[in-house]
Amino acid sequence: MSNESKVREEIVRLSRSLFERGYSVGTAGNISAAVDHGILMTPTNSSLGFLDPARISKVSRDGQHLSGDKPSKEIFLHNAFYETRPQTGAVVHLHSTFATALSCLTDVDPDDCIPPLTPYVVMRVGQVKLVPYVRPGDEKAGDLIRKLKGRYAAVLLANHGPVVTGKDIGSAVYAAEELEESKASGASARRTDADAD
Ligand SMILES: O=C(CO)COP(=O)(O)O
Ligand SMILES: [Zn+2]
Repeated sequence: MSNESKVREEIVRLSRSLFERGYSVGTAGNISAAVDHGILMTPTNSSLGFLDPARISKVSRDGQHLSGDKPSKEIFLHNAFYETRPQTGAVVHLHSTFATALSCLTDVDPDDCIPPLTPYVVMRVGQVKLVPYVRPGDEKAGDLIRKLKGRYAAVLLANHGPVVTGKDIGSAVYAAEELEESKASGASARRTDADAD
């Protein structure tokens, strides 16, 4: 099996796993991974639970559609990470519940919007920047990521959801899970404090 075929299978397997555990619902979210001569990307309007490896989109680093179904409308967002962080091998965008709820709050520190509640969120995700709202699929999302000059491996899109990168698809997916779970721990910790009052 070629490396590209393996990465296609890996995208399908990990996307289905995220979907089955509720990290993604409906057709929300998208995933990409770098391969030789391009980037594999989940097709637009596809459910992460039911991807077909043969129909995954392939795009060039400058955003040309090379093969497969039409790529995610968040191609500008994904490609801006590959452009500004050469170490990026994969990008995961979700509308996962807790991180998305956090992205809707107005009282978070925009330069460091995920509190370091658990060691793994610090080790696997790092500091997370809040990126101002643009419509899903807006080309301006790419400009906003380029402005960060590669300083952040993960961002929260305001009123939308998390985007997490990694050196490969596994690392990016696992980091996205850590980010979501740290928010879940934070919510229950706060509930406990309130109960004690
Ligand atoms: O999450 C999404 C938009 O932000 C889903 O869009 P796509 O279906 O085009 O990937
Ligand atoms: Zn989205």
